[in-house]
Amino acid sequence: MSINWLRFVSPSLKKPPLFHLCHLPPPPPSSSAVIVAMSYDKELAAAKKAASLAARLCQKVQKALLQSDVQSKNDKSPVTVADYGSQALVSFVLQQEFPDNFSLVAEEDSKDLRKDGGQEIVERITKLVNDSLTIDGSYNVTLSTEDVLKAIDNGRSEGGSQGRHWVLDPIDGTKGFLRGDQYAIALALLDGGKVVLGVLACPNLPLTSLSDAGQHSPNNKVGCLFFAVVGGGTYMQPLDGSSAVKVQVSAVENPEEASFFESYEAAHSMHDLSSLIAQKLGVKAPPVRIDSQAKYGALSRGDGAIYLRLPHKGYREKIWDHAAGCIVVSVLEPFGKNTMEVIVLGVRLHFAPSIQKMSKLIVLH
Ligand SMILES: Nc1ncnc2c1ncn2[C@@H]1O[C@H](COP(=O)(O)OS(=O)(=O)O)[C@@H](OP(=O)(O)O)[C@H]1O
Ligand SMILES: [Mg+2]
Ligand SMILES: [Mg+2]
Ligand SMILES: [Mg+2]
Repeated sequence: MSINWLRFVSPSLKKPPLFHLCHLPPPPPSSSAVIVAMSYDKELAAAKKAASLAARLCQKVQKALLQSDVQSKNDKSPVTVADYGSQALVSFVLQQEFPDNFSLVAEEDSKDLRKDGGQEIVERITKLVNDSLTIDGSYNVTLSTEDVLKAIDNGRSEGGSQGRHWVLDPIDGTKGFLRGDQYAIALALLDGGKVVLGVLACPNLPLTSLSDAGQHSPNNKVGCLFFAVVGGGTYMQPLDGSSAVKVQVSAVENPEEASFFESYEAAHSMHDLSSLIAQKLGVKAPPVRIDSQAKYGALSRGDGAIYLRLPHKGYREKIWDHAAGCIVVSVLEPFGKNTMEVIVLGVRLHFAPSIQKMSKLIVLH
């Protein structure tokens, strides 16, 4: 593996952060790559189906968002009927597909929904989920409100380094979702503590590069589904189901020509510090601020070359905020030394050993 180190010293920081600017790991031998990729075919098909269905549910809600659809969680962060509906739907689909081996670590739970006054919102979520299942037509069921609450709570697994565990963020970037901007349905599979598969549905991400002129024109279609399996490369297809293409990271080698992504929300990443880092690197372009793991998708297809994430002191990153995105940017092909890959993530991940292993991509403060 070829790793370039850059120690960036900011006079304003007591402890200088250490950054890895790294090239991607070398490819596994091609024979094992085929075997590994093939063994997750059923899981990949199920994950793509679940994430696409959830994306459709979210799009419907985003188009007609009611004030009553939005709640506030204990930590004051927002949650909507679409977050719950997406989680119930993905959980239901995965449980149907893998009844004997189902474990899900997901962001939401039904605690607030079960409180007094929650019934109406649960009914709205249940209708959204049933409508989505009816349109899909694969499962001949109508879920009750209790079934939906249980499906949401099936995401309470603790995960771990043994066996298989799905990891779900039903809407990553809920604040972006509420603004009408970017968000993602992020689903990954851990096997033996490693992320082996990831799917990112990004309903508002343009199909063509964010750097293309005129990307906001009404003719530019949106809705991308990124997916990656260990050893198999990363692909993107339109959410409407047309065929997939293999994606490649940016070929830019000179940081002066690179552009970088960061969180839209200043509360989620230190914009001042990333601006300083960009300056040190010589990056000329202004930051591209977009919500959610759509940043990883955009990075995987070369819309930009750097992702800077520098959480404020004390914030503990969650596995569902990175698992799917991480694999989407780490199994890209080709892995050749000319493939520019500069990822600077300001994250400390405390959850899964697999993610810790990805610390090749991680910045330590
Ligand atoms: N303080 C703080 N620091 C860092 N990260 C935080 C913080 N608070 C929240 N979050 C998590 O950020 C998730 C949203 O992802 P992004 O930061 O990439 O997007 S955004 O631009 O901020 O919308 C968001 O995910 P969702 O809750 O799924 O939307 C949060 O898990
Ligand atoms: Mg999230
Ligand atoms: Mg979320
Ligand atoms: Mg949230």
